[in-house]
Amino acid sequence: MAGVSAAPSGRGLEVRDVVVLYRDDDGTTKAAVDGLDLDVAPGEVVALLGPSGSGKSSLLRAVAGLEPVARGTITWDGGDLAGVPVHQRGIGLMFQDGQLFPHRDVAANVAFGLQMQRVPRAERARRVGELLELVGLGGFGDRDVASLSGGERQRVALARSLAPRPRLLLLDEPLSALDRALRERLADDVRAALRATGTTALFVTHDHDEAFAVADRIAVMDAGRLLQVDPPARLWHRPASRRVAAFLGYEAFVRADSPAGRALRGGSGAGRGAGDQGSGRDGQDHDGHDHDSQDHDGPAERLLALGPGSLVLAGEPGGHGATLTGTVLQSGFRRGVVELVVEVPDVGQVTVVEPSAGVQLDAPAPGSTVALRAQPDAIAVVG
Ligand SMILES: Nc1ncnc2c1ncn2[C@@H]1O[C@H](COP(=O)(O)OP(=O)(O)OP(=O)(O)O)[C@@H](O)[C@H]1O
Repeated sequence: MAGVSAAPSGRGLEVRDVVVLYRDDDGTTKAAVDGLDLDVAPGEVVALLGPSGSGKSSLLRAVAGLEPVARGTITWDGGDLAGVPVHQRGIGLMFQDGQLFPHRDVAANVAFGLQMQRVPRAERARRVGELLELVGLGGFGDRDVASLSGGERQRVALARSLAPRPRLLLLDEPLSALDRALRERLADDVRAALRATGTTALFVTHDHDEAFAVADRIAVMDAGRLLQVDPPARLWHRPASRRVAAFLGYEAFVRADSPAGRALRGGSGAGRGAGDQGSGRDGQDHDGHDHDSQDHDGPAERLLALGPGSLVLAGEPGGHGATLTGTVLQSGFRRGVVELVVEVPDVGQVTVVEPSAGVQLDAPAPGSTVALRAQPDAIAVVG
């Protein structure tokens, strides 16, 4: 979009060995961020994904200058940010609750940063108009912010944080106050807006779907450290450790060289490079750390990870294409699909997702035996 985009250049954000400490009530210190390295290239969107309490917000606040760094360095284009005050870092912030100015209309909210930068009125008005179009709120300029829905407020907050062309935008759970359907839609729109403006961004979320929808690369964080940093497809198909795979929602783990593992691989390609697609930007797909995976000699000694979609129903037990059988433990119906929790011997419990076959056909009942076929592309190789 002409006029909105800032051409990315330089080295971007470099976080090196950063530690953020908090002092507990009893006087002991605790590392919320524990020696963490992370790069965000100019124009790149990185999602920081991790469970509650893993240190995501603490890292974001340290980058913003809102939290002291006990050790390590944070640089932008090679320049150390230590000692640079928050408002001089050229960093934009967007939070869960938008924090709009209640007494200003939509346009005045979006214009705020531009006013601070003393951008002339006509140019300000033009940029506000462009940004409102960009976030899907063309014509909303005169609206009172109190009259907006939650999703609209977050769109305004996004436009406001993009307006001054921050060299880095930090988003802390910007969609988590919204309901799921809205969140999914807005995640796509946030990505489109960041792309269109060439904005470099670090996006904190605990929601996998959001991270996968928004990011060029996902940094998986746990207990103050990064477990893996990779583009979405690579992370999904090649989680670096069982811990990462379990966090992503994989349910069962099988050694690739076990009989069940061989049945799952079945000459189909799983365990032999599945997920090698999408290895991402030059030299940037392996800068994460992994604390609980081991070096493996080859794919055969690796673990296969199965989750919803890894196995599908295969007609009759022993029938054509069936590789495994299992016992149905639970059967449910969600959003047009049948979800079965199936106990598969030597594999474990796996969720089998099937499109509903129609009103007259019942899903397999708990207790029944089902034949299953592996979907190699939906089986991850760990490590
Ligand atoms: N001001 C503080 N004082 C003491 N401890 C804190 C403070 N802020 C955060 N912590 C602790 O540091 C750890 C990391 O917190 P942080 O908010 O960074 O995690 P998070 O991954 O962003 O979690 P959430 O998704 O719940 O926001 C947690 O154990 C938290 O209790």
